[in-house]
Amino acid sequence: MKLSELLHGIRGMNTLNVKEATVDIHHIEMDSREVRPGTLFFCINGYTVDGHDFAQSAYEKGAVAIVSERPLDVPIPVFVVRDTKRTMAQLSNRFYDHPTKKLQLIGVTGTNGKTSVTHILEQLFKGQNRTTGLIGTMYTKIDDVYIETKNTTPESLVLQQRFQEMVDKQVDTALMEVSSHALHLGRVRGCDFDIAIFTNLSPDHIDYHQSMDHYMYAKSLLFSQLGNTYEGKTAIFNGDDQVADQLIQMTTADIITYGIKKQADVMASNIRAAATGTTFTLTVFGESIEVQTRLIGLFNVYNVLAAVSAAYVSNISLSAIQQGLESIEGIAGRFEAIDSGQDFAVIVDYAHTPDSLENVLKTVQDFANNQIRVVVGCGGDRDKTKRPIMGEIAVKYADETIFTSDNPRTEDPNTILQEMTAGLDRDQYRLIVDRSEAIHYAMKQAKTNDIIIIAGKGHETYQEVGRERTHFDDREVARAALKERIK
Ligand SMILES: CC(=O)N[C@H]1[C@@H](OP(=O)(O)OP(=O)(O)OC[C@H]2O[C@@H](n3ccc(=O)[nH]c3=O)[C@H](O)[C@@H]2O)O[C@H](CO)[C@@H](O)[C@@H]1O[C@H](C)C(=O)N[C@@H](C)C(=O)N[C@H](CCC(=O)O)C(=O)O
Repeated sequence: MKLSELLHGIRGMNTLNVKEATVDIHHIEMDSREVRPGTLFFCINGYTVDGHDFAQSAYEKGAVAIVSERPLDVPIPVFVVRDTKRTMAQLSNRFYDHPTKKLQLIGVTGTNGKTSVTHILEQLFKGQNRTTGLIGTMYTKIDDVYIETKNTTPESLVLQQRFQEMVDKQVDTALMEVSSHALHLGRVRGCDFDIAIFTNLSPDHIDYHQSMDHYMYAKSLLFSQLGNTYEGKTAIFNGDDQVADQLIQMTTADIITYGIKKQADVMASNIRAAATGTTFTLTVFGESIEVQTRLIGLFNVYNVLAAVSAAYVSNISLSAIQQGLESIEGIAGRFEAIDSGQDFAVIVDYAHTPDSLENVLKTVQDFANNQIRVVVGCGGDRDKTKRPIMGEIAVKYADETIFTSDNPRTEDPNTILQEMTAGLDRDQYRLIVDRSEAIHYAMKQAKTNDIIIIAGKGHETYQEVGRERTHFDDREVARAALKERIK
């Protein structure tokens, strides 16, 4: 693609001369380390370093043009724009030829449930022989090929590239978790969503968004973006959530609500919860069927309703939905049972927000006929306000709480634990900083019919200490501890 073609109509501070305009762009990159000959390089002023400082290095590695926020002294065309991130989203979309226009794109936002909803949808679509792509916290998955990701919602440039790969592999439906950071930072600018889903809103990421209102505004961007071209667009809301009515105002798309408490288009009633799964009556626009799922807990009923709403809009019949839901085995790291034949339950869950921790603990309380033990921590360099709240929730529901490390990053884990336990009586909890030791301790204490919840990391296979990631998987450690116990 010619540089002039890519930049056509973009407002920026230079006019390309004929020679510059005919430069061929073969790649686009925002990281100088990835630059190859023929690359257009975007200088991004980041949170840790300023990408403009790598312009020279990008040029030396073969960059043929640069998009920047200020004039630069390099002998290649430099196109100066007001905000390189925004321009990058627009140009990436162009460079990869608007891939989201060529597939059905479903975006899921909300504090909790994004991963579960996208994975339930994946199963429902696969049951209809549709090819899916998935972008989220755990990974990007294109036609059963897994790609590791750093962010829940990747940067626009990576995102558009992934969509193009999906189009190349004839994926017809892309399921994407859309984080509030991504919405706020414009990573999904240019994505042509067909369906947008709101799951729920509860305190999280307040370090970044500063207030719950701003957090909600960030979420609302998905729905205003969807409403820009309302034809064939559907916005799906959890009608039981307290901000649903406000978010509904943000879109001109068709609206579907789901819920349990208030009247909604898609509803669950007569819910029968068991330790092995959940059964309920599903009513979709007045038509009712009985559904059975191995997913456990009321929060998962909401996740199922969100997915059902999107599947229904995507012309999947109620009977196919019913069959699809029955076939779902579970979701990795989400209420995942670790079973090595022991006589007590071990559950690994990603619960890392106050709300999700409470949901998981409340759910097991319904089935518990002996002690509940929870192993939990809070991440470093992230929202500190949730630490004492998570601490309180843990001791409120569990008979024994073991506070431990969970991705302390550049913070001292002891400081994080102090903040989690501030205000608690010393005899309400145990502190074991080393996460592996904490899990081993919980296993050693377990008696018949006890329930152990290992919360916070779920599917993660690493522990972030300092700026390094080292291998750590709660499920592996739990299995090893169970083996040791049996010996
Ligand atoms: C705060 C934030 O969003 N940071 C994101 C940001 O990193 P950054 O601003 O620190 O980037 P930087 O390291 O300063 O680099 C600036 C620029 O210089 C470039 N560079 C850098 C070094 C070099 O040698 N050459 C070079 O060109 C970089 O490629 C980049 O373009 O840009 C990176 C690349 O896109 C992101 O991976 C990174 O997300 C970090 C990992 C992060 O933790 N983000 C969190 C806050 C986040 O976005 N979370 C949400 C969801 C969370 C949830 O729901 O739980 C998410 O969607 O993941």
